[in-house]
Amino acid sequence: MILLTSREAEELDFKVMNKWKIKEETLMETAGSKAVQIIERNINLKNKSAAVLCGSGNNGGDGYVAARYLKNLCVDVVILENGHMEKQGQTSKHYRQIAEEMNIPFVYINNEKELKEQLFNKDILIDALIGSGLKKTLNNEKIKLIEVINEYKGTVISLDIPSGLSGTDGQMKPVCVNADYTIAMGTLKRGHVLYPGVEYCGKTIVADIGYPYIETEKYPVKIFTETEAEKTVPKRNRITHKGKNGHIGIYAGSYGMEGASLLAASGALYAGAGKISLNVTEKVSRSVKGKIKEVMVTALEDGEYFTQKSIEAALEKAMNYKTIVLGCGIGRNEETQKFVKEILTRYDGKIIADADALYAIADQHINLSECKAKLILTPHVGEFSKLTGKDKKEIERNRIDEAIRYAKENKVTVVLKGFPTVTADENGNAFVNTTGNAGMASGGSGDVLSGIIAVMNAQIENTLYDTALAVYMHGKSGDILLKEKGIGYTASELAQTVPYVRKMSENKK
Ligand SMILES: NC(=O)C1=CN([C@@H]2O[C@H](COP(=O)(O)OP(=O)(O)OC[C@H]3O[C@@H](n4cnc5c(N)ncnc54)[C@H](O)[C@@H]3O)[C@@H](O)[C@H]2O)[C@@H](O)CC1
Ligand SMILES: [K+]
Repeated sequence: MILLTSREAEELDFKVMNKWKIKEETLMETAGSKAVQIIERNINLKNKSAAVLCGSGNNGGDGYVAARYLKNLCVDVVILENGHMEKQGQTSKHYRQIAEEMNIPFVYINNEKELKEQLFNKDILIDALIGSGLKKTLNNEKIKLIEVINEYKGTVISLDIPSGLSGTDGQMKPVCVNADYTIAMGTLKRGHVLYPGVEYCGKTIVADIGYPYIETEKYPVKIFTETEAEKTVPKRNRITHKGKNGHIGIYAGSYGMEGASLLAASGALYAGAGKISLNVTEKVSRSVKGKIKEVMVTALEDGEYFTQKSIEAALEKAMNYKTIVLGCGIGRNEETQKFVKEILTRYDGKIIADADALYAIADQHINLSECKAKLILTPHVGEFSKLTGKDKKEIERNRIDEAIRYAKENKVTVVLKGFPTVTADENGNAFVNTTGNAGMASGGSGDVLSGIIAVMNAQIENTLYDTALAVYMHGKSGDILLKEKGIGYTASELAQTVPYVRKMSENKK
């Protein structure tokens, strides 16, 4: 499902009206009527009273249409208006007139006190004040109205997007309606899924208003939905064998951080790897050997961490693997970083570079475009800041575009972890993930993800989809655990839950 900025949403409306000749009237009629269908499915409207707050833009136009359908359902409706109504477009005016002719009462709201009076005793407020046409920051009058809405105890349903919320960056300008439901018209906007916007939308439901699919699918940023997961999940046929399901090579762990290597291996194991080889140093191997029976452990060199001494052995072993995980818990010694550099520049398969490997890339100034390997980098915001030299806040403000920019510039796939995780590829396409929860912010969770990414990339053949699927599965495992156990579930449990998620997606195929 596509995810748009407000500007893209405006551009899409323009294309749909001018290229596809679907009239604005049709779009607005569909938007308002679909909104009421959705409301009816979610709320009992019997004997209810509702106020529809309309602004002067097309969001208000959707509101007039919704008011008509609510009235048809015998809801006691009043239309409240605020804004420069004289600037209203023809289509909104047209639907306003119909509502007037139906004898729906209209009240112009001059200030917050009047709004408060009108909302008293109303069960429902439909917020059609401002949609994706929000410009800059709200004026004082609108701020005060929104504050009244946020004190109101009834059910608030925002049309398209909560008024005051930016569809582009998910920021409040500087306040926004705190909705119980948001009915997104035609498509999701970034503001619906980015933080803090997502916290103000309540339950977000997309109303299909008839945008032609071939026009919408061209947009490069999408949400990785359950449907995508079902389509992407690798299907295994009966006559398969372990050699077909991907031999995963993991180069991870150092003395004191042995667990990271085991967690990456568990991620790969439970995601369904054919074979897993864990490459470590002698000292690490003593504590990891035998911990996971299915994993083959090799000590590449003596000592506590990787150095250039084992580079030839490491590269020789790498010839056997379908994908490689590099970096979890390997430490940041200069010699280890040189080991990472050699692998990245000489190996020509697919590498999932995580954690300390990302530090090596930054500290050793590794030029990614000179790497032979096809790279998937999995930074969290701190590691991404190290890679890009950008401030963490700046990255967070624009995590989707930052991930895309880096992926394109360096010709790599990036998984920018956090809320929400963004998987971007070198062609400028990206998937935003909406599974996962705060319980996953614990040590080892990233190591598990690296293992899952390695397996999906070994079993399917489209790096962006494979990687986004792995991110989806990892988050979904967390969601299952949050529901069943609550915060405090472990990274090992995250890995162990992956087969259930895989099964859920497979069964629906
Ligand atoms: N063809 C279309 O254009 C369609 C539009 N649709 C609806 O129309 C909306 C977009 O319509 P518009 O582009 O007319 O814009 P909006 O109606 O979202 O917003 C414009 C209104 O908000 C006011 N406003 C904007 N920023 C403000 C600020 N900082 N302080 C105070 N007032 C501010 C403007 O003065 C204007 O009255 C969508 O969100 C959706 O609900 C849907 O009906 C689908 C079709
Ligand atoms: K709105």
